[in-house]
Amino acid sequence: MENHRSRWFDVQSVPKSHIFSHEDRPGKEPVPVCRTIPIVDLGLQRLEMVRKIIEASREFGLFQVINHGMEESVIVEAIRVFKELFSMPAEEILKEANESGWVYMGSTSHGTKGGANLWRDNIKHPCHPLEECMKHWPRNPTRYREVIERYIVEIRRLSLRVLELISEGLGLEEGYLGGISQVQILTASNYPPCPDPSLTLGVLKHVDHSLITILAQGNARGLQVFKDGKWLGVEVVPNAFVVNIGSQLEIISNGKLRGAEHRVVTNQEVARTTIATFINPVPDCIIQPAEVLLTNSNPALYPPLSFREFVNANKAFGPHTDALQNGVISKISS
Ligand SMILES: O=C(O)CCC(=O)C(=O)O
Ligand SMILES: [Fe+2]
Repeated sequence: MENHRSRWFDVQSVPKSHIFSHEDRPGKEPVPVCRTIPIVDLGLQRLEMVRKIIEASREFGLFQVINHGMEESVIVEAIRVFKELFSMPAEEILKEANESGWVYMGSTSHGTKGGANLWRDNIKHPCHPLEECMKHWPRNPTRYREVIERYIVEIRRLSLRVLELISEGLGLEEGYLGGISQVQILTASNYPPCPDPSLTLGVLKHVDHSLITILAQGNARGLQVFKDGKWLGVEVVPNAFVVNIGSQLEIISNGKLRGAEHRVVTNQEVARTTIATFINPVPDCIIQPAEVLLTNSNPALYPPLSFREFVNANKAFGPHTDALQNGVISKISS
């Protein structure tokens, strides 16, 4: 039987709880789509790819990859499964989440800076090592584990490949970045249509606390990156992945690469469903500028800090930081 119960986003106007302050909200000024954010063809010659990736990571902290070898159906199916999951009644998702140790952040459950709630539903769970993590994944929709396993295996492969190209471009030894990317956290979001996108946000301005993040942004716009004091819209490229440089890679590169400051805005027309995978170090890993990059004239700009300390200091996952960092993740990765 179809579920006709109304949802938090079935409203004619934006409730007060979801209205951001003037300084955070997008407002009515249109943000143009930026056509110069590089789109890197992973079929190019290696040196050419490395050059493009490093350039993009310095300039925008973000680029897109195409011709990455992942079949379109794997991405489409994964997004479809999340659309199904988010259409389940919130209490049902929450009950499963509580029982299995992953995190569900419904739109009303994540108080954020400024007190307003984000215009999204979101779930997060770890994915690596896969066998161990899968036992804690959602059991509904029933094909969730099968579909997301296929997706995440490919994402791991892709992320190692991108990290290898970045290692090479920075002049780090082979495997340097791949070796510390032991944790994968999947975070999927559903941003429903919103009656007034000028007042709301899908995600506030932030830098991911990852090495890199690999994002499938579906087929709707919403992601924006902050550069030189301005917001730029990230184009939707069919079948592409957006790669964000996270704060941990900014530190390792001693600031040569920049963590992308980004946010998500909403739209009036369509629900936008995305899957971001954070590629992270294990909690005890000490993150610091790579020694080979340091010289007398280029001293370390960041102090060494374990990933755990960094995340805790920044409350990276809001009220769920401890659960994600010290509960599920450390149990699985130890
Ligand atoms: O959904 C998106 O487009 C991006 C989400 C994001 O930035 C995040 O979850 O950190
Ligand atoms: Fe992000």
